[in-house]
Amino acid sequence: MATFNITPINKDITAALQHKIDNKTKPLGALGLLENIALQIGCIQQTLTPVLRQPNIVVFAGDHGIAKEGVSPFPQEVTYQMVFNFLQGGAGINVFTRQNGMQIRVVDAGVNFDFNQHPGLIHAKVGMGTKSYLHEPAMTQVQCAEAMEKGAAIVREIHQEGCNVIGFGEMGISNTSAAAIIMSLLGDIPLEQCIGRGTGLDDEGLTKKKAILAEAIARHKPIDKTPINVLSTFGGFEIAMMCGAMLQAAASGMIILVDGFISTAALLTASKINEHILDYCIFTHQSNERGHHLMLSHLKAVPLLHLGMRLGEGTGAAVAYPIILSAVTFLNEMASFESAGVSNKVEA
Ligand SMILES: Cc1cc2ncn([C@H]3O[C@H](COP(=O)(O)O)[C@@H](O)[C@H]3O)c2cc1C
Ligand SMILES: O=C(O)c1cccnc1
Repeated sequence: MATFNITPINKDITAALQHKIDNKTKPLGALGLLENIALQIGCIQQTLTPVLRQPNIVVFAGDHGIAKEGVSPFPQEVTYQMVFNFLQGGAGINVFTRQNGMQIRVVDAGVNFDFNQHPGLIHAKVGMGTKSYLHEPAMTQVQCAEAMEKGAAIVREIHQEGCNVIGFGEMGISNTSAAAIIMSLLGDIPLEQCIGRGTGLDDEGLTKKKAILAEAIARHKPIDKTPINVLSTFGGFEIAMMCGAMLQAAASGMIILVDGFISTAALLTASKINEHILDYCIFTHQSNERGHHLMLSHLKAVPLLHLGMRLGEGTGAAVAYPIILSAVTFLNEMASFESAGVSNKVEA
């Protein structure tokens, strides 16, 4: 497997950044989480004047063999149909990236459909969907490594074009199931607490999903809980590709915008491969999918937004982007007490 050389962030610049933030014309701490983000981005870029360049969202699409067991209310075909929707510019993620001046890339990581060449589609197919992990591993470890390497290569190219802030989204019917199992095994969290309604299962559907996923885990016992084994046994091509892409983004010193439940499961896997990736991550929102808040707590992550969203595709990351831009902009443009001639004396 490719190794990802991620430099832990040098925190020497923290004091100077904090001083700059504290000297802005505002009470101490009055910009709340925006201040934390400004500090983090300043540290990532090792500068008091950070810049966000060419923000990108990459949407990885892949199909899951487990879909035929009935763990999602939607059929597998929705994955490829949504890929066409992305390419036509009509999906949620298209709307928010357009609104916020972000570039979107769509990747066929392993959809069960043969796409023709399309200028908006990156062809990186590892297979026609994964196998059903109720019966056999979702993919081989060779396929898993291939998916991760392809994800890394896509990010290397985007980085070379000048992008330094990148969010990751996904599309894959039934992928909340893969994400739940990954969360349980790598986060050491009881499976029951990791499983949610996904695209909208009713009570009966949820009970069935829980039974199937418990059976799938039992089928593979004893489980070697190394990240690559968990990823290849239960993951999806889009999740593995996102994991490699995230590791490469950190290795390239980019800011990573983490989206919802599935995106966080990919990041959790990446963090078990190299924990330093967490220095580069901004957790853009807390999804309404059951378990996301627990996965975020496991990662000691503080999400920016709580909008009750549960869509995926990178939509949380795209919606949060203007807030991240606000953090960088106040750091660069807001007057200091000295420059504005405002008194910084707090009355006793
Ligand atoms: C029309 C439609 C658009 C979507 N966009 C993202 N997802 C989201 O829902 C899927 C996961 O939920 P589950 O595990 O329940 O299948 C993923 O494709 C995810 O990206 C969508 C789902 C649907 C139906
Ligand atoms: O939080 C997410 O990313 C999510 C939740 C439900 C369905 N699809 C995606």
